[in-house]
Amino acid sequence: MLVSNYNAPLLAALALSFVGWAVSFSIKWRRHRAKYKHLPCPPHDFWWGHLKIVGMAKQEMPPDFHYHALFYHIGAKYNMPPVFYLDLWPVSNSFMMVHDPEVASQITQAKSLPKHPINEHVLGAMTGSRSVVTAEGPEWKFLRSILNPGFSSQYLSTLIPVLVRHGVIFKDRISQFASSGEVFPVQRLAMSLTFDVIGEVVLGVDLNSQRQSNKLAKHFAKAVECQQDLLIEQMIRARHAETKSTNAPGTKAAVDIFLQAYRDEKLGASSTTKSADDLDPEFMLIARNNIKTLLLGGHDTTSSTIAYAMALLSEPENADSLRRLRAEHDAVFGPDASQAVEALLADPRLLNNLPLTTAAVKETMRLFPPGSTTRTTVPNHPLQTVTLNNQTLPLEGQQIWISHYGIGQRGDLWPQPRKFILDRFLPNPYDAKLTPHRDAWRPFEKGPRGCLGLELAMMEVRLVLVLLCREFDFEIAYPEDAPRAPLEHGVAGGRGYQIVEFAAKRTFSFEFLRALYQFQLAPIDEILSLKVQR
Ligand code: HEM
Repeated sequence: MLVSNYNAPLLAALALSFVGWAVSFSIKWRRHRAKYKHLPCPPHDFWWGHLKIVGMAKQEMPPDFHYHALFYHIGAKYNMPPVFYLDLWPVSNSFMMVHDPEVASQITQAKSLPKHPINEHVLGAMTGSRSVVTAEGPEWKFLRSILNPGFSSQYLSTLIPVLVRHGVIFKDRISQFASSGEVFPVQRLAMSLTFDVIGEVVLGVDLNSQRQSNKLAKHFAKAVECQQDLLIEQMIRARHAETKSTNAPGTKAAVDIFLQAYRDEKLGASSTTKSADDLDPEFMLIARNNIKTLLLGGHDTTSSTIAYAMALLSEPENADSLRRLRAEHDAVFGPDASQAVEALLADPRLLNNLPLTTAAVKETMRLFPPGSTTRTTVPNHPLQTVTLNNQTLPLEGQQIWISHYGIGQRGDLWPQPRKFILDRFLPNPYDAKLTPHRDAWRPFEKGPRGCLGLELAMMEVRLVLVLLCREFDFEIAYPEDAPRAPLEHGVAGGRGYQIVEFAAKRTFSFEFLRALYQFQLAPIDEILSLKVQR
């Protein structure tokens, strides 16, 4: 085809800019790949970076295997130090994998780096962008400070009767399975429990999703984001209408905390709109985003922990741990298991006086942590490098992934790392080496951005164990041909392994990025069921 005189300069300009782009991209490519010459990382390829290595490792695992376990597996396979780099650019980010408590503490405790933008992309897309979990700087400080009182140990201990009420419903549901001999999906049941608890803590109402279908719970499970927003807004408005005449909601349910901040003009409203029936849009956005964050963060993670705790305590090799837990419950609540609820209601502090049960929850989360954190450094931030055994490691340009899973697997930090050993978390264990490094147990992360719901989650899982351990024997009921991860990564001979999943909307379908949800629901796979005997 002939090119007209008119088009020739345009085409020349296009060709020139393409050449310019190609040259600058190839320089960027070279520079990027060259950085890895001096960094601890698996064998690195100029063209592929580490993409091929990740691809090969994926082939060795079930397709839904969680990336935090996959990347730990890669580190072990290539004999990596506890901090190493993975170059997945340009398909994904450049990762700095942190499997070391001292380096982790430099990043989140000593200096607390900001969250990596992937948080905003993935979590923010689910919760909305004005959430305590994604916010930075003064906005985060403000949100965290108004929410803290609603999650303090002192306040939460007043909620123990509420927790017990929901816990008893959970136990009754399991009793029905015990009677019928039916196999049931523990994660799903536990999720309704934790949703009702967090619903009551956050919205101050009983959602009752364990007993009957609840719209909000359904939408969270089905991930219909806009519907959640609508329902949450309706609930905030209803609460406002209910409490505005007294101008003092009187509870520390997050919804009331937000309404109080609104009335006190700390949030959203100006004095002209304060007394109006309608809540201003800025306030509504912040309240809704954060209530959604709390509902989301407060049930997935906890229900996953409940499921894993039950599964681990059902493994024959952990029978002695179960026996010790039962003995603790006998000693604290009396030998008649059916009296535990009364004893707890009479003295809720008993729930905080269970060292072995607490150890079982901690050991469960060491082996199967539901979350992690990813951070980044920014220009001018005082933290641009970290130190590991006198080696200085750069942070710039990395998605820094503090993998709680990876830290929990290390044999030098946790002797016999695959064994479920309660004594690791007891004072004066039989072997002093069992006492963990002070920063090694960090499933709730540490430092100022540590989990807001730590106390609530610990109380909830402890309560479930108190209610169930003495009343039931469980049996893991996977089908024999269920997919298996390598033994060291799962329960039930590798059949219960952590997967990438999230109860709420999946905003990304891109494999590499999907792995980085902060509150990965890491349940025992849907097909894990526990058969109950009494
Ligand atoms: C077993 C249960 C739980 C685990 C393992 C867990 C884990 C975590 C982790 C690792 C973080 C840090 C995330 C990051 O740095 O990106 C975090 C933050 C957070 N968690 Fe949890 N969580 C649990 C339960 C809860 C519950 C019950 C709530 C309910 C309120 C909650 C609310 C939050 C919030 C609001 C943050 C953000 C805190 C901030 O940035 O200031 N979590 N959680």
